[in-house]
Amino acid sequence: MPRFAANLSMLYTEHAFLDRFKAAAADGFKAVEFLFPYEYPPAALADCLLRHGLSQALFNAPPGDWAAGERGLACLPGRQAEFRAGLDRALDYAAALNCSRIHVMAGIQPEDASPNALQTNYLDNLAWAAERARAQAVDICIEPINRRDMPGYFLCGQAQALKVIETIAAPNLRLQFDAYHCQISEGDVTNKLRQAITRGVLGHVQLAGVPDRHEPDQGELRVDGLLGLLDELGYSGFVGCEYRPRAGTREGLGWLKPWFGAGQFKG
Ligand SMILES: O=C(O)C(=O)[C@@H](O)CO
Ligand SMILES: [Mg+2]
Repeated sequence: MPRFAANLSMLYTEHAFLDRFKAAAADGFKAVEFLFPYEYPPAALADCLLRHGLSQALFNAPPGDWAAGERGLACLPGRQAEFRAGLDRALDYAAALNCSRIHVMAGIQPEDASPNALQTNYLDNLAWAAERARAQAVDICIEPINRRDMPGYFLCGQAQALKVIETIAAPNLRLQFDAYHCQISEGDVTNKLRQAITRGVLGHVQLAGVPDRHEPDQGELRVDGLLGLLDELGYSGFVGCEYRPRAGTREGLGWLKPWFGAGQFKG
C-alpha cells in the first residue's frame, strides 16, 4: 500500500500554512511534504508534525531567488558557496523535522552558459551534497521537471537524471519521479517508473493529473495502474500528492479513498 504525503504547498491552500498540517491529518494523511520551510522556525514545524501525528516525507533545499525566477542553484556556475550554505541549512531543517529526503533543484540554464560548464557544476554540487547528506542519513533527490511549466529548467528528462545518478554513484542520490512532469515531457510513464524501481534509484514519487495538474483522477494518466505498479514492485517510499485541487482539497480526495487504509479516510 503506497504511503501518501499531502503536498502542503499545493493542497489545503484554503488554510494558512501552519493550519494545513491539521487539515491534512484530519483527512487521514500520515505524512506531508512541501516546497520550502524557511519562513518558519524548524521547531514550529516540528511541533505541527508532532501535534498532528505526521511525518515529513520531503522538502526542497533553498532554490535561490524564487521571486526573481530562480529555480535552484545546482547547475549554476559561480553560485557554489550559496548552494553549499543552502544545503547545510536544509540539512538543519531535515534534522529538526526528522526528514530523510531533500529535493535539490537544478536551476534554469542561463542562455549564455556553456552546457559543459553547467553539467560539470551540477555533478560537482550534487556529489558534494550527497556526501554531506549521507553523514545525516538523508537522501538527495533530483527531479526532472517539464519545460512547459519551467522553461529552461536544466534537468528535464528521465534518462538525463538516471545518467547523473549513475555517474555520481552515491547511494543516497536518488530519483524523484513526478509522473506529471514525465507525462508532459516524454510519456511512457509506466516503463520509466518501472525502470527507476528496478535500477534501485527511486527515492520519491509525486502525482498529479495531466494536463492541468489537478487531482489525478482525470486526464492522461491512469493513476491506479501506477500505484498498483509501485505495490507490485515493492516500492516502500512515499507518494506525494502534488496537485492543485479543482474545487477544494477535501472535496477532491475521492480518488484516494480506495488507497487509504481502512478508517483513515475521513473525507
Ligand atoms: O514542481 C514540482 O514538481 C516539484 O516537485 C517542486 O519541488 C519543484 O517546483
Ligand atoms: Mg514534483
